[in-house]
Amino acid sequence: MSLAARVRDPARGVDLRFHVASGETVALMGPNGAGKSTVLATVAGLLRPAEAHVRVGDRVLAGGGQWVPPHRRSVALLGQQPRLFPHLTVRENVAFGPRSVGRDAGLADHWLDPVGASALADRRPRQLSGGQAQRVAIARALAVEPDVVLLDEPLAALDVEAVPEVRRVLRRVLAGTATVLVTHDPLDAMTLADRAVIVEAGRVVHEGTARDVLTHPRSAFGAALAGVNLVEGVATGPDHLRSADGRELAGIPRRTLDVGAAAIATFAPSAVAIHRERPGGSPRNVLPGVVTGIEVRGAACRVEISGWLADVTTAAAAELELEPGRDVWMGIKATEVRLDPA
Ligand SMILES: Nc1ncnc2c1ncn2[C@@H]1O[C@H](COP(=O)(O)OP(=O)(O)OP(=O)(O)O)[C@@H](O)[C@H]1O
Repeated sequence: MSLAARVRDPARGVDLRFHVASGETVALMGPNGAGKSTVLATVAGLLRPAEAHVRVGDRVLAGGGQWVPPHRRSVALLGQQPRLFPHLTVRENVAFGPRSVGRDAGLADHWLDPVGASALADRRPRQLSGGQAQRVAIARALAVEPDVVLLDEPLAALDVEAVPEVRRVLRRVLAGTATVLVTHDPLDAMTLADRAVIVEAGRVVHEGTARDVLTHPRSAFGAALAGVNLVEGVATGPDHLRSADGRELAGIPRRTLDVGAAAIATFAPSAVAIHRERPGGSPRNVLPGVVTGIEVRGAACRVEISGWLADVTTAAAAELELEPGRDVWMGIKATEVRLDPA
C-alpha cells in the first residue's frame, strides 16, 4: 500500500509533502525541530495540523473534510521505547492488537518467530533486555498487519550491542510494507531505506536514494550527515572487511564480526589522506584509486576517489594536482574505520 502525505502547520513552520511507494521504506532525516515528528504524528492521526492530506492506497485518512481516528487508520507507530504492556506476557502483548480487532490471536506466534522472540513468549517485559523488548514491540506493531509502519528512531535508545540485531530484524520484517523511518543515523538510512528525504525547517530540501542523498548532499544538514563513507562488504577477519568491489579495509569492530558475514565499514572523509605515490609508514589501509570528482568549498575540498570521499584543504588539492582521472593512493587509519555487522 502506498502513502501520500501533505502536511502544513504554520504554527510549527511545517509545509511539506512526500510519498512512500507500496512496499518502500523512506528515511525521513533532518535536524532537531525540522518537523519529522509533526509529520509522523499527522500520518498516525495523533495531530491535526492546519492542513493535512493523508492517503493510504485509495483510502483518504485526512483531508477533504475527512479525519479518520488513529485506531482506524491501519498505521502502526513505533518509537524509541518499546512501551510493552508490563502485566502481559510477550505472547499476550503481540496478540493484543489482532485480538482487539477481532482477528485470530494465534497470529502472535507467527510474528514472534521473524523477530527472534519465540523463546521469550512466556516472559514479562521486565524480564527482557532492551533489544529483546524492542524486537517484541516490532512484532506487536506488525501483528495487526498495518498498511503503513512509522518508526521514530527505533534504534536510538538501544545499547550499542543490541543495535545490529534489531536492525537486521527490521530489514527482514519491513520488506513489503510502506514504512517511514525517522533516523539520525546514516547507517540506518543506507541499510534500511530505499530512499531518503531530508527535511529542514519544515521543508523537504532533498530526496533521492539514500546513497545519493548522503554522498551528494544539498543542504548543511545533508553535508553533516554525509560526513561518512559507508562501504558494504563481507567480514574477512574479526576486524577486516572486503568490499563488494574487492577492496580490503581494516578497522575497529563495534562488535566482533563473524567471518563470512555481511558487514559495513564507516569512516569520515577526513580520515582519508591522499598521496600521489604509494605511502610508506603504517596506515594499515593503503588503497589505490582514481579521482572521479572534486568539489571546492572555500578553503576545504571534497574529493571523490573511486567512490569514496576524502576531505583535504584546497591548498593540498592544488599541491597534489588533483583532477578527475588522476591516479592517487588513499591512506586510511584503521583506528578511524568503524566496522559493524550489516
Ligand atoms: N506541541 C507543540 N506545539 C507547538 N509547536 C511545537 C510542538 N511540538 C513541536 N513544535 C515545533 O514544531 C516544529 C517541528 O517540531 P518536530 O518535533 O516535528 O521536529 P522534529 O524534526 O521531530 O525534531 P526532533 O529531531 O528534535 O524530534 C519545531 O519548531 C517545534 O518547536
